[in-house]
Amino acid sequence: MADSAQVPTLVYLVTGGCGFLGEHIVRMLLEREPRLRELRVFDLHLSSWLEELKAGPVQVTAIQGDVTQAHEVAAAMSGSHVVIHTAGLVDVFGKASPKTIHKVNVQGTQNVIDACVQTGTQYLVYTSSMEVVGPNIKGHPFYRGNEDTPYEAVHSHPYPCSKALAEQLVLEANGRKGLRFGGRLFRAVPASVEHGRVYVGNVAWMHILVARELEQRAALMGGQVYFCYDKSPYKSYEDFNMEFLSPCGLRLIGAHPLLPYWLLVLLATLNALLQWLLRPLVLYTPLLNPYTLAMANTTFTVSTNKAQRHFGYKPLFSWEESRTRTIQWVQAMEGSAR
Ligand SMILES: NC(=O)C1=CN([C@@H]2O[C@H](COP(=O)(O)OP(=O)(O)OC[C@H]3O[C@@H](n4cnc5c(N)ncnc54)[C@H](O)[C@@H]3O)[C@@H](O)[C@H]2O)C=CC1
Ligand SMILES: CC(C)CCC[C@@H](C)[C@H]1CC[C@H]2[C@@H]3[C@H](O)CC4=CC(=O)CC[C@]4(C)[C@H]3CC[C@]12C
Repeated sequence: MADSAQVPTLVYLVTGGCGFLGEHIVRMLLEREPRLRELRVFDLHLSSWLEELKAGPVQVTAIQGDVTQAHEVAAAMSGSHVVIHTAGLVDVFGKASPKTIHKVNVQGTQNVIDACVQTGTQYLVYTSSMEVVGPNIKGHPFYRGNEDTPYEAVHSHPYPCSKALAEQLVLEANGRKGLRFGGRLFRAVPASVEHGRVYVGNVAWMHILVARELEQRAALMGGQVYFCYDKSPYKSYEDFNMEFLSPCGLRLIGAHPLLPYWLLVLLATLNALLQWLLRPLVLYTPLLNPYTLAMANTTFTVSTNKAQRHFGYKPLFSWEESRTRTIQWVQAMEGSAR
């Protein structure tokens, strides 16, 4: 059995993947990264040689897109583990305006960073340039220097200025999390307790399909019960929540519940008693009560295709899309709560 380092599980995104450097990175990833499951090649101009790469064992996904368009970057990023950002305008000849160079190299990089934060992509590799350092406008030589060699980096040309700004954005984003929760949650439910969850967009889609098909298929569908389902993973209530909270900086502490179940029952019962006692004065509605505790601690998951068989339902949103959208929703909630 291959160890985890060899199991193809990772999704890489390479922006500018059809460029001079990008193509080399793409081909080398396919040759030398055994953990690669999917390789997404994002570029303004897709090359024909990409087609030949699709015959291999790794899924190669060509995505025509523009890094200056934040939504295109986020859509391409959704579900990826690593992004290598090479897309850029390499122009020291005045072909493009300073504004365009800035838009692609700086705003494009900001869009990549924002997409990482939104989608929970934790690893960003950015292709900067020696020109971020120099030669400076004073013509100072940099002789066999290293990353720590002092040098006065002073630029006026649009290209080095854009690369310096973009590099700074990337460095400042290091360690940034979607939400500044930075908090810890303590596990209360065993990880072995499976709890069924479905993305709200797929639940909505199933409703629309039922309403649309009911008239035509009344004999089959009338009076029927349909479970909502999609490709959301089977996990405990808390582990499933962490799919969206981890990218936002929260951590779930403990592989096992930190409090014994009897103590949780006691606390839940006390909460129910408190709610009853306080009701004449104030509405006390704690998360933990006998009902919520029982729900969270009882395995309840479905596996069915009745909706597909009866009215052709298929989830509208993949798990990756559902996860990305939910992370964005959590972040928007956090933003509005500030
Ligand atoms: N070629 C060189 O000597 C050096 C290049 N670099 C950096 O390496 C990176 C890649 O450079 P090269 O491969 O040489 O350039 P390249 O021009 O061959 O490749 C850049 C790729 O980015 C794509 N691209 C341009 N604008 C885009 C946009 N708005 N949205 C999506 N894709 C877009 C282009 O279509 C192209 O495929 C750049 O960030 C550059 O600043 C850094 C140091 C030296
Ligand atoms: C031990 C902790 C305090 C655990 C708290 C988790 C609870 C708040 C949630 C655990 C199970 C949830 C319910 C479950 O997902 C089924 C539901 C179906 C619905 O139709 C409405 C929501 C809910 C009741 C859901 C509510 C939160 C939980 C009880």
